[in-house]
Amino acid sequence: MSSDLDTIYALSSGALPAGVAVVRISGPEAFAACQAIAGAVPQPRRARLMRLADAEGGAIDTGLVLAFRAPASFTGEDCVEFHLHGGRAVVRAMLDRLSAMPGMRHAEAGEFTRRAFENGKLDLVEAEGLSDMIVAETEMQRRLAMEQAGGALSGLYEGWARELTHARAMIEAELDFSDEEDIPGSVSATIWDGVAATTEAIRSHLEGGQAAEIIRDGYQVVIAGPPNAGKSSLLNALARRDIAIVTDVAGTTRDILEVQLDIGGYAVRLYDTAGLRETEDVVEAEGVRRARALAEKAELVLLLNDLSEQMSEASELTDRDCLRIGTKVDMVSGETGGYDLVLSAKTGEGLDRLIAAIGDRLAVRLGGLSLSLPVRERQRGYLREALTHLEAALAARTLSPEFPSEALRAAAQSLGRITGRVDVEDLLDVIFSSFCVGK
Ligand SMILES: Nc1nc2c(ncn2[C@@H]2O[C@H](COP(=O)(O)OP(=O)(O)OP(=O)(O)O)[C@@H](O)[C@H]2O)c(=O)[nH]1
Ligand SMILES: [K+]
Ligand SMILES: [Mg+2]
Repeated sequence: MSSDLDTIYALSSGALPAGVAVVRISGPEAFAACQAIAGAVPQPRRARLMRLADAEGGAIDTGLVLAFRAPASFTGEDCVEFHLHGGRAVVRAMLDRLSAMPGMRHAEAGEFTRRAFENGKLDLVEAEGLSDMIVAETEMQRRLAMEQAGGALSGLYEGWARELTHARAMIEAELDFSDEEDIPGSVSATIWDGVAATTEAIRSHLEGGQAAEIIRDGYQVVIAGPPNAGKSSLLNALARRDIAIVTDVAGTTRDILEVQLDIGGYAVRLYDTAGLRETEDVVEAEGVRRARALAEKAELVLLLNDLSEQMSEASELTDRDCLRIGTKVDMVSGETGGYDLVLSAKTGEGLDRLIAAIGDRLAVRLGGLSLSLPVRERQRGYLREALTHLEAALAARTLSPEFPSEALRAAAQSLGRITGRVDVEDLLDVIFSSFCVGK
């Protein structure tokens, strides 16, 4: 990143053209830029309609201007927002105007949020939550992001870190006074019970990590089955779009195709795969290999079978959670036993039941969970590290008093790295570069 003394600007709102486009400016020159462009700086936190001029004094646009004086802004620096008409040429003219001003440059990805972090406006977990909030597409993704962005998760980590620091202080006090008769040994026992409880809490919190990942990245559902079972037709019907090629030729699909669905507020990634069969065709064989590999790591496999054909064996495919589905029910009359459900991609019969069945699986797997979950591998890595230190501390508690105290310090430090309270300078470039520009 370039110097923090630069004043940065960027289009902070979405794709153009749009009704309104917000250009945000942050840094020491923000108010000077506002003065030059709008002729004045409006009273902080009050929207004011102003004429926005180019370098020659001609009008770029007329728009709302908002000023925030440091430190009472998102970044903690002086900030200005121009709410422009969201045309490409309007925004281009404003960005050109800003780039020509001394001390101003375009913001890098995540740079506004990075400045907010560096100025103590939010911690790392909150910053990561903001980034997730921007890309959240389903209700559960939004709620999960909100737990992080709103500080609930940070509060948990800081609470644990505080408990460990307190425990360490008590243990060290006991070491210092261990010669004196009147310090009861039971103090230490109580402290260690507390440490054990915190250790357990961290362990069970970590176990929620997989659920967090499923909510954030999507619950993976793989459509599998023999050629011509109607897999691609089902994908298209559920997506309500003509995504996959459907023909009556067995072996039509080779590549894996993916669509995102929203089922009960959860993101579901649905995959169409090549029909499973032995084949001499090298391209199709590669498709079959990929289909099997994907089914092995799916949360749920939909094993499709044409109702007029013999049922294929699920156990040969995967040991994952599986729904057996009989297809093309519009073509058959009579016996449809042995399936979890039957449907027709052609008429739409049974599709609601399938969506409900997937929703039930999701509810069993993810329902009723607190959404204070460790969403990112970065967070889980430090939690595992803290756990390792705590287990070492608990194991050594009766052996040497100095070692456990040091291990507790290390555990609290690992927790501090999650929120960025403890130095994580080396990580910042990685974390913030994954943000979008303008955030
Ligand atoms: N009548 C009827 N025909 C269907 C239905 N679903 C699929 N078909 C037909 O079955 C044939 C195969 O459908 P696909 O969706 O391509 O089957 P697939 O399982 O993706 O086939 P591969 O990609 O080759 O493995 C096509 O001719 C479809 O029109 C259905 O519900 N009813
Ligand atoms: K086909
Ligand atoms: Mg297909």
